[in-house]
Amino acid sequence: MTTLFINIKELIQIREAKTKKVSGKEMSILPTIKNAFLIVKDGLLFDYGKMDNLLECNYDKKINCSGKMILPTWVDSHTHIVFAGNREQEFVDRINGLSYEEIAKNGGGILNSAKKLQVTSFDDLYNQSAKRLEEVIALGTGAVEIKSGYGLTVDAELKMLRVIKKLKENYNIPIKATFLGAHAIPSEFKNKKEGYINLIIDEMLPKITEENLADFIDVFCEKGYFSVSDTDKILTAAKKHDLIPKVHVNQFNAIGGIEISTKHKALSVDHLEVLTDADVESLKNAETMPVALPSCSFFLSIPYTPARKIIDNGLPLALATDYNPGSTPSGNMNFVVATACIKMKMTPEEAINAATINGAYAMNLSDNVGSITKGKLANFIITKEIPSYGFIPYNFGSNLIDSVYIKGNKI
Ligand SMILES: N=CN[C@@H](CCC(=O)O)C(=O)O
Ligand SMILES: [Zn+2]
Repeated sequence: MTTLFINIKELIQIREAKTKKVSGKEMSILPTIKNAFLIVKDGLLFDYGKMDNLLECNYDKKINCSGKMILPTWVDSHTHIVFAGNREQEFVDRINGLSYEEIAKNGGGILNSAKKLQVTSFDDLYNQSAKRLEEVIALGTGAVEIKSGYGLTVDAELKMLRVIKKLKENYNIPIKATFLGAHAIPSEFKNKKEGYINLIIDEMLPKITEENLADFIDVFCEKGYFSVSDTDKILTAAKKHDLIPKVHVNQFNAIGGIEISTKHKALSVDHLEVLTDADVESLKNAETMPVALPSCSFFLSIPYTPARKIIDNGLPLALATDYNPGSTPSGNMNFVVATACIKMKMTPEEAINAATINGAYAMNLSDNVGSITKGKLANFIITKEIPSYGFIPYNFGSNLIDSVYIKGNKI
């Protein structure tokens, strides 16, 4: 099956296969072709170029994109979309003056979600999660990472990871699973954190490996959750199971999470709302992708990740949603891109690079998604008629998506 897209006002994010990520000043360059064509063959990007250079070719379908732009689908490298119910009450509690940390200390927060998830059936959890996945695909997301971490018992963590596995089987977009057993210390292990860490290492990890349920390992490395030495211990154990680290660090406090993560060759370090000069130095000596989650900062009214400090130091940066019931009940990457420009002073070029090619790197999917590159998946967004790609963040809150294509098929 071959589809020819013609008269594309601008074809955005065109890259050679060798470009796996963009860093520093490179992030301000977004390669495009104006008045372009694109050929999709058997679900993959087959060819593209200027309309003037379009040769006669056989195709099954032709789509006219006059006035519209095409860009690769968003790559959301950090989500928790498998969760049960919601935490709307905590949202109201915060409006009334409680902080996120205070709510967590009173047994709310992650433990509240875990309580709900533990009593939710596999089918119910799957259905709730599938609905969220369908919602974000319609919003232009064409690859997604999903974490466990609202189970916090052997059975409930396995239930979450099996739900992710079923989502992988039933949906056409690349999905990666991350084991985040070390998301919070369950109440049963209050003052017995070591016991819970041993449960993660001795029982959860072997079972997860046996069923091949995870691609990555994550730890919430933060005061009141897991320390740097806990993180070291868990990442060391996970290495024996071939799980690559993607770590929650520096959300509220800089306690050394970045240094330990880079030491373990983490694929990404995520959050970074607080970032020291020493953290920046650690990142300069690593291949680890820093990931910012601006919707979380927006929703919790906490500082935004200092994108300028990161990019101006020559580092790469990816953007993701963090979709979860507590700190970010939104999986809208369009909002993430707009907020990164408005609040983090990223240019539209930097934000689009961060939400596509650098997101793909942060999921180990550089060969499959994140750019318009021959041989990559034909996962792309056709915009409505817009004057320029800068309109995507500028006209925030408006739906500028005409259609989303996954493996060459309109969804
Ligand atoms: N900070 C850790 N985990 C999630 C939020 C968890 C929750 O509040 O449910 C995050 O990335 O923001
Ligand atoms: Zn998160």
